[in-house]
Amino acid sequence: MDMTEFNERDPFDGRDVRRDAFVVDDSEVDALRAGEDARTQDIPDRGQLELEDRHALRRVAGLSTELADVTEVEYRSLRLERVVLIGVWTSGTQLDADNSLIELKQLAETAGAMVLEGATQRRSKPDPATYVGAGKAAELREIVEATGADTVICDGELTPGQLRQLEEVVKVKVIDRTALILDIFAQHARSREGKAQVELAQLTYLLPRLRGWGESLSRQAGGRAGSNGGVGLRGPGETKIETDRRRINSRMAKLRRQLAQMATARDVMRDRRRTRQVPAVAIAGYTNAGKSSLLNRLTGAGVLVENALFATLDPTVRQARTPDGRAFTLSDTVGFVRHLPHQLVEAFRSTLEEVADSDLILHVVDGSHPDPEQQLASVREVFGEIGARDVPELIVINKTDAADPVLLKQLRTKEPGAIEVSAHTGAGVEELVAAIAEALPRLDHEVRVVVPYERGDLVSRVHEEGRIITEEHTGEGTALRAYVPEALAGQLDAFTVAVR
Ligand SMILES: Nc1nc2c(ncn2[C@@H]2O[C@H](COP(=O)(O)OP(=O)(O)OP(=O)(O)O)[C@@H](O)[C@H]2O)c(=O)[nH]1
Ligand SMILES: [Mg+2]
Repeated sequence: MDMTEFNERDPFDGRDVRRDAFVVDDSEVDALRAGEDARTQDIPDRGQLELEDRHALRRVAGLSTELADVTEVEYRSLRLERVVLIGVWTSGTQLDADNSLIELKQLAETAGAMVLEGATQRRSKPDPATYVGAGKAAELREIVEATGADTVICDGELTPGQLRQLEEVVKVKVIDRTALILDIFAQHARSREGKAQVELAQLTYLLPRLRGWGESLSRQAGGRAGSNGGVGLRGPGETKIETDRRRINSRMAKLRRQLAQMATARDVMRDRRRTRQVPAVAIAGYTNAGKSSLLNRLTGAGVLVENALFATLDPTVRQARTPDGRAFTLSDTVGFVRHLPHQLVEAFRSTLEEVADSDLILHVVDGSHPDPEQQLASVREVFGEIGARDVPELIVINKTDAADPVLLKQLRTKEPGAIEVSAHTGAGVEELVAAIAEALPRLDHEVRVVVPYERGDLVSRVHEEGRIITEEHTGEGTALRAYVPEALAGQLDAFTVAVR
């Protein structure tokens, strides 16, 4: 089908929710209503804006835009409304299975869906044909009918065949956890690079599924608009699939080229930071662990912060200082999730490599979560995939204000080096700052030098990386007494003056 069919629907139908490229955030909507450009309004703090964005993204009803390119395919297939969740529980305890489905519910809600019902089935492995067993699939059909759901979300990654066959039984759209996560990322991507990365991941996921979706859906819905449940169920015809596939392939090639260019720019930036030798600290961890809250808490902590943004870097990289004045960068990163779709890990590789490239990882974990150990393990698995396993890791147990003391104690035993904080109350933040300072390169070299004026670069580096005790401008150059890291001390060696 093409988009003209799509647009036959009343674009202001309240149930019509469009996302990502088509989503207009609240401030823009207001501005449009007021007939003015949002950019001319007072722009609040960037973090605040993004937060508002995120809330605004939950559901934006009644906004519809002409679709321009191939991404229409997966947006159409992922427009979730009323969903039923289904999980196959192969190992672990009932509690693990429940936690997993609770997480799936949170993911679905983040994507903007309303969760009507959830069920798990205990099996040694997912059914190769329909994911859940045949009997359960029929039961699922009944649940779908009883609740009036329009989508089933499976807690795993399904093969194209499983998706198709389960769809045939339940008679509504079936998507898997991977597609759901991709959808959330698509909603949240803000930067040009982020958007390109997500789109590439979505297309990678979509390509092998294109045929399956098309066949099953066009058979079900007769390829006709309006029949059997509307938008999500109208599949492209065979010829359209061929065209789509070609367009998707060329779109992917283009995205890869663009991303490669952006990665080069990023490398240059990173090199610049490297040569300045400002250590980089990356805040990483499971999604919703409180990474951004912690960044705000840390960079709002007076002495630690020089609330300066690197305008040319990713906006979430901030410059900070330890209590004894050493500069470092602190960056917020994309959250991880259990079984992070490998398409996303691939697409976000260059972003994730920032983590691998850092001097220290603050691995934030939600201490109030029922199973923080599982989250730690999932995140470490991704660290392994992106080559970040050798970076020193400081475990930060967050949300101690809301945590169960018994679980907390258990976690403490498993992670004896961990620092416990609450980004909300500020408890433990001082200890965390001290631990960061401890882990960063030390200023244990005292130098007394006179640096000739033509070596202003060295003086700048002492300012940047060291702690200055005295500075005087003399006839021969800048006389400095300072504490600096070892590498810089080596370079200053030639300018050492005798202490009188
Ligand atoms: N009780 C409590 N809640 C917290 C604390 N820190 C963060 N939160 C809450 O946890 C939720 C997630 O916080 P974020 O800072 O957005 O978490 P994040 O790790 O950046 O999440 P993503 O960017 O989505 O991966 C928010 O609702 C916060 O208000 C804390 O110390 N205590
Ligand atoms: Mg965050």
